[in-house]
Amino acid sequence: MTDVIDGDAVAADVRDGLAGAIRTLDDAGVTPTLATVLMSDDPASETYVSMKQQDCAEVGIEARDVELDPEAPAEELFETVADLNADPSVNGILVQMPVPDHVEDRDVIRTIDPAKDVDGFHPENVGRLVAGDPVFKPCTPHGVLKLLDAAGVETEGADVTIVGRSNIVGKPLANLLIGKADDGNATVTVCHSRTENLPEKTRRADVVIAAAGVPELVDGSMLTDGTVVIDVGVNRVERDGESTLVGDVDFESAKSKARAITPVPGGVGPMTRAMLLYNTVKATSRQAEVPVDLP
Ligand SMILES: Nc1nc(=O)c2c([nH]1)NC[C@@H]1CN(c3ccc(C(=O)N[C@@H](CCC(=O)O)C(=O)O)cc3)C=[N+]21
Repeated sequence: MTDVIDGDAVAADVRDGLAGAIRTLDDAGVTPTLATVLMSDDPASETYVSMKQQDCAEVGIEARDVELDPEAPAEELFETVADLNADPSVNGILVQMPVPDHVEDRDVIRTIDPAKDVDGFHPENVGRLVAGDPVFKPCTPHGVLKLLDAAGVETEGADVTIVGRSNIVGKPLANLLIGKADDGNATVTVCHSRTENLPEKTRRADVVIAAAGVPELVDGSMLTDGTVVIDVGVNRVERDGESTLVGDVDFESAKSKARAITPVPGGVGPMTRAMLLYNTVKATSRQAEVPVDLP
């Protein structure tokens, strides 16, 4: 029987596991505070930001919601971030991506204080991750590692094929998986749009992680029996005149081969949000110099 990994349940466990740390901070007079910055009219971005705020409320993290006109000059966003950097009551800053075309992603990311960079996107945090000494593991890769652990998948010695080389998923995940920590020690193959003979790379893997942003790119014909499949994709597509969410994996055909598989929705997505709460609590603990136990 194929195990369908329940991301909502594992995310709930992470949130429960954060309760003790949040209580410890509370006892020290500190309320973890996350500022979300939204510079977009895109309904999906608005939905994600409001889900993050709900998650915060649920665990006792204060959410500060900043919204900017998508037409505003880039400087307005940089000044907003600078104000949040300087505000000692703000522990974490998340600028919802994508930002408008007239603002460079990399310029925004560099503006965020690395100590408050709960996405883990700042070059200082990227560098620390690559060097094997991460402070903030990026939320989606971290969530994937937690899901593998929850599914009882041992990464040490495993052949992992990652499909996708983005800065937010593929690259950091590859670095974490080849690291020497308990959730690493894997042998990693990173594939992308120019990879030749992709099915050969996915078929030889013990674990396939699909993070290419291509709907249903990975199907059962590309998998060997017993593979663990993690689907990072969140693609909104039109099906039969209706908008639905599909992953980068063709779920039904992949499930017929997989030992364990994550669904979309209800797989990696909720974990991304849970690990954002985790990083916010970690940032708060470091800034307040109040040690906490993290799950
Ligand atoms: N600075 C920044 N940090 C991010 O982490 C970030 C971002 N920008 N921009 C957009 C992407 C996307 N992302 C998701 C998070 C949760 C779900 C999620 O919870 N999805 C639900 C379903 C949600 C639905 O129904 O639409 C699920 O998969 O079960 C999806 C996508 C975070 N991102």
